[in-house]
Amino acid sequence: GAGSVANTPEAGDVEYLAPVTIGGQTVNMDFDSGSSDLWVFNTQLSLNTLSGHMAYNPAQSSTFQLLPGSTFSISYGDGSGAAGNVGTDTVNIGGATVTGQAIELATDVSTSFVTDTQSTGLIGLAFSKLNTVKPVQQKTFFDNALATLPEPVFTADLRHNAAGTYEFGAIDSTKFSGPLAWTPVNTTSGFWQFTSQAFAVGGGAPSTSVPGGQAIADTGTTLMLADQSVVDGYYSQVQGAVNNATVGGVTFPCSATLPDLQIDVGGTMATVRGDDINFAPVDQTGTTCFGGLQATTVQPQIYGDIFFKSNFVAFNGGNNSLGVAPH
Ligand SMILES: N[C@H]1[C@H](O)[C@@H](Sc2ccccc2)[C@@H]2OC[C@H]1O2
Repeated sequence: GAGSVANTPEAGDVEYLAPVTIGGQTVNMDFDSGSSDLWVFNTQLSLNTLSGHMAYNPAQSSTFQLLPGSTFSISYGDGSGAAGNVGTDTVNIGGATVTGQAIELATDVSTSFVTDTQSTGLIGLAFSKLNTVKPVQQKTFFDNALATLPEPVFTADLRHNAAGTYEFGAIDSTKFSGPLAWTPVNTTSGFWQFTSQAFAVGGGAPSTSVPGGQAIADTGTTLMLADQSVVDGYYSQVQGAVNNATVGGVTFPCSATLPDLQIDVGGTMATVRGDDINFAPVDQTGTTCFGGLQATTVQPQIYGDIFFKSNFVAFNGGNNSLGVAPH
């Protein structure tokens, strides 16, 4: 059946967590459409590492089974990572249930995960070809659920500083306005990748030559990382915007009025609200603010939570497509 859970932004919309029940134990996890491993903080970790975290205890689950000899090791785009061993258990997300889901039990996690005490781990929702379990690669929750979901979809409804929804198996049309614009996904990279080769600022004339012209939809990335041409084009319209090497990206006066960004998603222009591009102050006085739109020199571009806060996104695993509409 279908499943729906509320998601909650951590402070500053840095990441979005939602409850996942594993072997009867409910923990909050970071839903990540940019990776394909489901791994958890668990009772194998040291008490220091576990301090402040919820943890999954396989010994307390009557349905847990170890996968002898299986291991995982994952490194993320931001340099963080986790590694450990693997078992299976029943996973229930708001009613959508998978038995025999690979549960990756971290025995080693990087610092940024240890300090992020609200998160018990990640649930990867990209394509299973990116899963890191060896010797036998495992499937994502969504892949395992596909056959039993009423519709082969999951949706992301992420909000600024407010509860949103992750839903499996149904598209709730009360969550967005207008029709969903569908675009084919190129699954070769293992990401939810689509063509994005044009942008416009504040309703101005579109520029249609973004180098590479590809992007991925990544709920696990906080910001929106676009080609330099998009970033330069956008911030050229923001008074006082500077590239602030000390801070590590573009900043502008917090008092600036930010224009909306129109960005191509498979041939349809989606809007990212200017308000959502004002990400956070970098100083105590709230004078200088950090942009939610920043440059990436690698491809594809990465449309993270800044994009999702303005756009409801449906991920269709039946025909490998993305549906986007304003919300
Ligand atoms: N898909 C993303 C992933 O979810 C995060 S992993 C992560 C790290 C620390 C804190 C929370 C999450 C990392 O940043 C971008 C890319 O890799």
